[in-house]
Amino acid sequence: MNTTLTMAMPKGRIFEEAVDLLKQAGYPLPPEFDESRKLIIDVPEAELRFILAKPMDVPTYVEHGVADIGIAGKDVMLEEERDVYEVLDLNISACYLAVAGLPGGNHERIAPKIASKYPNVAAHYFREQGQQVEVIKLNGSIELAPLIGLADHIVDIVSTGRTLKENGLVELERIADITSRLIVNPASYRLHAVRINEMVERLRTLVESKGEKA
Ligand SMILES: Nc1ncnc2c1ncn2[C@@H]1O[C@H](COP(=O)(O)OP(=O)(O)OP(=O)(O)O)[C@@H](O)[C@H]1O
Ligand SMILES: O=P(O)(O)OC[C@H]1O[C@H](OP(=O)(O)OP(=O)(O)O)[C@H](O)[C@@H]1O
Repeated sequence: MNTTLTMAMPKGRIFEEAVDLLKQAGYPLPPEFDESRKLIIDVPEAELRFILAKPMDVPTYVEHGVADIGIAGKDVMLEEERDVYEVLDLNISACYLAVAGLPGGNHERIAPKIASKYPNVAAHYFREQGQQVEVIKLNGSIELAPLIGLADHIVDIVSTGRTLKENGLVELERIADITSRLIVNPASYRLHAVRINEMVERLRTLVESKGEKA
């Protein structure tokens, strides 16, 4: 049986930390990971194939089974609600999702406008609060929305808090802590249980040892 596992990796912010983690867990990732523009990288000596995807798309590849496993931010998992197993918190790329807005803006309408790259998370959060809202989906520069009157509030990622601060916005409510997760396609988990469990355990040991040192 072909035991090569396909792993969907998020390009961008998470990528470097995820590659470091895999290297530390003993996977021999070639220099291509540091410099190339290739979107498929085979590592035959580890029986692994990596596909490099947009972070928001990683659970889609895993749900459809074209990747057996993947790494995705919890923010993406909450937004996409894909049918995949979330098997390990890798504890990398930490940040959080928050509601933010201009300070002192309490002359609110019945259904305030909320701009976000995470429309499902935003809608779900306010529904739980019993608050009617109108969600406006944006793809970036979310902090712009309240500054130019497109929205009353935003739901966005906060890491250092610098973007909010430099744009004169304040955090209003914290929604969820975010780290990256190892995710698995359910059918692949049954088919490749031994290999996938071995990877999960290797990474779990590493993540726990890092946690103890911190
Ligand atoms: N400051 C941050 N801003 C956004 N995402 C962050 C931050 N810190 C960690 N993350 C994690 O990184 C992931 C996003 O990575 P990145 O910003 O590279 O992708 P992206 O949102 O697709 O970016 P872009 O649309 O700008 O290409 C998120 O899913 C989140 O889990
Ligand atoms: O708290 P901070 O450390 O400032 O980080 C948070 C900012 O980083 C992200 O934006 P990104 O840089 O991905 O740009 P974008 O506007 O294109 O999404 C996020 O959407 C916030 O705007």
